Amino acid sequence: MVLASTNPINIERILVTDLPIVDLKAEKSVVKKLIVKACEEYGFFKVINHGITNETIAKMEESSFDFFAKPVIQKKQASPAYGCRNIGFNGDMGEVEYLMLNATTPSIAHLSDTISNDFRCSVSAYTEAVKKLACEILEVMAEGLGVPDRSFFSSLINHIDSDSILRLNHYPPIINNNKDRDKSSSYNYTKVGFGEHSDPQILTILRSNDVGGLQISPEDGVWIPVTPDPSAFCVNVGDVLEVMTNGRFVSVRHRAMTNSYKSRMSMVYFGAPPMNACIVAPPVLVTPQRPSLFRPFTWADYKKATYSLRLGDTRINLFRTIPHAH
Ligand SMILES: C=C1C[C@]23C[C@@]1(O)CC[C@H]2[C@@]12CC[C@H](O)[C@@](C)(C(=O)O1)[C@H]2[C@@H]3C(=O)O
Ligand SMILES: O=C(O)CCC(=O)C(=O)O
Ligand SMILES: [Fe+2]
Repeated sequence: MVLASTNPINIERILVTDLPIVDLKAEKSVVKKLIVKACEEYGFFKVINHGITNETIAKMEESSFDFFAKPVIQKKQASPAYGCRNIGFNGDMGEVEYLMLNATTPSIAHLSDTISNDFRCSVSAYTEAVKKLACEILEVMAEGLGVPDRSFFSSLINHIDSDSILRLNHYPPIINNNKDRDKSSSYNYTKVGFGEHSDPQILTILRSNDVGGLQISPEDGVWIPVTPDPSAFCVNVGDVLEVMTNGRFVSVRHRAMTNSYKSRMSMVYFGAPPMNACIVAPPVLVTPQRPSLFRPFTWADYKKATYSLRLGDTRINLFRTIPHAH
C-alpha cells in the first residue's frame, strides 16, 4: 500500500492510493493479521493467489459481455432480475445495467430459454468458486479474531438456504454530449454509475475487468479510487459482518463511476445468511469492556429495512443499542 503526503499545510492528512493486498498463499499467520487489520481499518482489501482459475473468471466475463450485448427487449425477457438505470424500488438511479441472480442453482433455472447453456454453466462454476473463496476468507477472519468456531461466519453463507446473490453490473461508456463542452480536450468525463452505499450482507467478493471506477469512502467526502486488477478480487465487509464482529470490522461506503472511453463490468458475489438466521456477535467479541453495539435481529429484518430505504441510507444505525452520533 502506498502512502503519500499531499498537503504541506496539514501534514497529518495522508492519501492512501490503493487497498491492502493480501496474498492468500502467504504464511497463514501473516494472512490472518493482514486481513483483520484491513477489515478494521478500511473494510476493504484485495486478494491475489486466490485459487480461482483464469478459465472460470474469463468464461463468466465473456458470458456477461455477451448477455449485455443483447437487445434490451431480450435482456428484459431473459429475467425479471435484469435492470437498467433503476436501482432498488425507492427511486435510486445510476448509469448501470445489471442482472441479479440468487447464488443458487435453482435461480439460474429460472432464466428464460433465451439464455444459453453456456451462460448457465459459467454462472454455476463462477458462483461455486467465489462462494468457496468467501468461506475460506471468513474462516481466516474468525481465526484472526479468536472466535473458537472457525465456521461461525462461513456456515451462514454455506447454508443451503443462504440468501446470497450474484450481481453482474455493466457500465457502458458515457460521453458528454453537452454543446458547451470543450471539444478540443481529451479529458475523461465521469458520472456516478452506482451511487454511494454500504453492502448489507456478510461479505462481498467483487471482480472487475481492467477498467477503473470503484471508489471507497473511509470518511465523509473522501473518495479513494481502487486500482483495477482483473486478476485479483476485491473483498469488502458488509453490514452484517460489522454487526457479527460487534463493530470491530467496518462496512465501508463505496460507489462506482463510469468513464467516457470503455465499458466496465463488475461481477459481484454478496454472501448472505438464510432469511431466518439470527445475527449476533460470538460471545468472545462481546465483553464488559465492549458491550453489544447492536440488538439481535434476523437477516429477514435487515433485508426488509434495506429494501424500505434508499441506496445511500445508513440502515445499520436502526439496529444499534445506543443511537449513533450521525
Ligand atoms: C436502493 C436499493 C438497492 C439495493 C436495495 C436498496 O433499497 C438499498 C441497498 C441496495 C443494495 C446495495 C448492495 C447490493 O448491490 C444490493 C443487491 C443490496 O443487497 O443492497 C443492492 C439492492 C438492489 O439493488 O436491489
Ligand atoms: O460495480 C462496482 O464496482 C460496485 C458495485 C457495487 O458496489 C454493488 O453492486 O453493490
Ligand atoms: Fe456495493
